[in-house]
Amino acid sequence: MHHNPIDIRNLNYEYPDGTQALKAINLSIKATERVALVGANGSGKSTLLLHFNGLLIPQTGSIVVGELTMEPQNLKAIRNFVGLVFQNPDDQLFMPTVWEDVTFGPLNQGVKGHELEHRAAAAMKAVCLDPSHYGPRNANNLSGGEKKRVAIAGVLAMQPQVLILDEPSAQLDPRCRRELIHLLDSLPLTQLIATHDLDLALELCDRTVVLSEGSIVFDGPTERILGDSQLLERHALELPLSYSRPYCQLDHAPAV
Ligand SMILES: Nc1ncnc2c1ncn2[C@@H]1O[C@H](COP(=O)(O)OP(=O)(O)OP(=O)(O)O)[C@@H](O)[C@H]1O
Repeated sequence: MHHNPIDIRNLNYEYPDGTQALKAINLSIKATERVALVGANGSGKSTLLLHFNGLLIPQTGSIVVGELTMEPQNLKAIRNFVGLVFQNPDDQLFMPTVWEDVTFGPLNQGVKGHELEHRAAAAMKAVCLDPSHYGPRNANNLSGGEKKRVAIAGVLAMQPQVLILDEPSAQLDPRCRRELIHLLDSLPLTQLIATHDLDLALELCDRTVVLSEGSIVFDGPTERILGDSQLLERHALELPLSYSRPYCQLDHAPAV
């Protein structure tokens, strides 16, 4: 039987203080599809993504990844299948050196020796970090963007089939951001990317899902969202610069 890499059915999540952060979420993502997840601050993006490595467990409804239902006994297998890059790299980096951070995941998977070295070095190079320069350093002493790239390398080194990224381009300078877009574009993986960067969504994802107050309010072609100014306005989204409107449509266009 064929399974989508990600199948979410009627997922609800309520925090202990009563905040209803996810409401009846239904989302299926096909193999190698890249989907952008957008929405205002507090709309539920991180809450949804934290379900993918078992940090949050579905309270009602279900998440199936590959053939595995998100349940405590499947977590180890699910973590081999799905790589999650957190919004804040400090939540992900905790070893004395960058090299140990990047090898941590594959070591846990039982990868050793040359294969381990090869995977970690390749993952670091993929995010433009020279392993011999950055490997011995302590992640605490790196810049925000460097930390983010180490966190991404650690996940890539586990060779997941599904990649889930929370705000991957936040904190990156324009060149690193562009390199990240190339990298994500080159990976033949299923990807779910939470972002405020609509330009990145447009470049990488044919499909975008908009969350608002815990509900999916739009699920369709990224191009269509960018053409719907009311939808954008309602959900605190802004058009990428490459999409700016012609001068003459401004309300107060100066006379020429
Ligand atoms: N630990 C928590 N306890 C209670 N409420 C929480 C907790 N974490 C998040 N929330 C609330 O749940 C809702 C969804 O938050 P979430 O962090 O998922 O939003 P987000 O879309 O990722 O926002 P951002 O764009 O700011 O990252 C918000 O109303 C938030 O205040």
